[in-house]
Amino acid sequence: MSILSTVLGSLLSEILQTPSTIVSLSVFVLVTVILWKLAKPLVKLFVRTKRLDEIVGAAPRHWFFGHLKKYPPTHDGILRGSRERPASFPLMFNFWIAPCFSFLHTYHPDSAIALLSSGAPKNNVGYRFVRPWIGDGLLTSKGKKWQRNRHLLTPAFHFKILKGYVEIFNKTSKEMLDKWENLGNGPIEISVDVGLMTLDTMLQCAMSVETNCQQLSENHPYIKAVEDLASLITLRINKPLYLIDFIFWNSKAGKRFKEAAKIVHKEAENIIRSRKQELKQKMLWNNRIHSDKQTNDSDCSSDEDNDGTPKRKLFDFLDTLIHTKDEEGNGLTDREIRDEVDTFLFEGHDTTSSGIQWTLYNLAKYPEYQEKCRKEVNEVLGDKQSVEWDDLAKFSYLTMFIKEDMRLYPPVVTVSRELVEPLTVKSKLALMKEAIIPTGSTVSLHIFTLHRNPHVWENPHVFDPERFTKENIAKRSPHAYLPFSAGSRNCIGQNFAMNEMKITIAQTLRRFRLYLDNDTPEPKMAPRLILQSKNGIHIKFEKL
Ligand code: HEM
Repeated sequence: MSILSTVLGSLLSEILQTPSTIVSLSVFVLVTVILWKLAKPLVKLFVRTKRLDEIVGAAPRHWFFGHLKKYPPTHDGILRGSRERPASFPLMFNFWIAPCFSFLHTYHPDSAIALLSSGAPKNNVGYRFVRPWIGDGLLTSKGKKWQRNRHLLTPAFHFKILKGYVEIFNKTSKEMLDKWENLGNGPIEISVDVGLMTLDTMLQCAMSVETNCQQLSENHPYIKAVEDLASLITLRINKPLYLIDFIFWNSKAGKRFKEAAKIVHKEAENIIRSRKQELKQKMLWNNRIHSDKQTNDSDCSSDEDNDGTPKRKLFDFLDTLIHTKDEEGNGLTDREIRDEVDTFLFEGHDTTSSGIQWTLYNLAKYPEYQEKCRKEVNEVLGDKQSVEWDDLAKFSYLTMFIKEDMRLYPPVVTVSRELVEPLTVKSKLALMKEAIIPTGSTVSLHIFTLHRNPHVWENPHVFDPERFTKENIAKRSPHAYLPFSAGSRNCIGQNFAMNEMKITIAQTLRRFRLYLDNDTPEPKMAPRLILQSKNGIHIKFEKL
């Protein structure tokens, strides 16, 4: 640095006609200040990262690539991590990403309670990529805005509303199964079809939009755009250069993302506008009917609206979003409604699809449990073709099976928070009684590792639905099993998702025996934002 200052100093002294020592000294001070300004945040990060090491007990580091080299986001990496990390560090592990940066991964009920009840805001790393699509909806918003909107959206998930969706779940799953019935005896790669089915379901439940997307996905611009957005987010997460905004937005993929987001936003805006129009007309019409004493009853029970369109029987998410009002009588703006609809589409379709895919795979893998589930489904449904609302609570073994599936294959692998104040974690474990995590740390709840932590689960890698009998649940901490997270920011759509999963699985078990053989490759987990399979999920179906 002193050589640089001397060279720059003598050059400047020539130009400024000032003694070179004074100029060199000034340049030296200036360069030092600039370098310190640049280095200070890195030094601060480094010190905090080292501090976290001390808190959890030093972990073996791999300097240049951090722990990513040892525990990459792949099938083998995530399995190795879930076995090795809790073995040495039962509560949490300081996961070095680079020399100056780490995530604190927690995976024990004691640290989960502390983190999820702390009120720490979400960290931006993962959701940064979905924000240009879903905006500032419930999943990504913070503070007062989130609080108000969570309160406004809760009625959309009331059981009276969810009841109305049972018919849709039956219909969309039957459509998928009809498709499979026509595919013959070979193994079927199910991930695309299940993804289209859950998207079809979400579109109908969120906005009563019927796209026929399970048959015609490639030809439908809106469906194509939603699929593009989901796959481009995955691409972005997997390509380190695309993590840099400037590079991504100027790449072909970034331009495709912008294009797809434009289509999706425009379509949602059109639907919201016409729904508001429809509701306004309906109000005018109703007012006219009430004020007109001569109107007879048959006018009101017509199967068509006053504009000639068929009456919608379903009160969908969009209706709730449009009608909801806070204490001051203020509702959501059009932009807020659009963000929430997009949030439901994003958060509600890939997650449920992942849950259904891995459940079907595990049914095929464990024929004895499959038979037990089928027996129960047949007993509950008898001769009925469709599952009804009251049947859902009677599927007790099937529910245990789905829960065990989401223990070993949680659709959302991890959730993370940014500490705005120190976090105290207290534990009964001998190895770590208390830890105080400093402000500014990024702390994640690694759901995948929590669900396989040997300090919490006996034989954690063994698939066993009996873990979810009432007696066995009572023996564990309520924070041992968190596929839908917990606390105030838990999943608002968990009952919706469980209902859809139960109905799809019950319908499948009624029609097919599922099995694996030498032609069905073992799926390789790909832990991205959502747990997927890198090579798809292949299952054989035998018609019953
Ligand atoms: C098996 C399916 C699902 C799983 C495993 C799942 C899991 C989760 C998890 C772990 C979170 C917490 C995220 C975080 O803290 O960053 C979450 C939040 C959320 N989920 Fe789900 N989800 C599922 C289905 C759904 C469905 C069907 C919907 C909507 C219809 C939905 C809507 C949401 C929303 C809006 C949030 C944000 C809630 C808030 O922050 O207030 N999810 N979900």
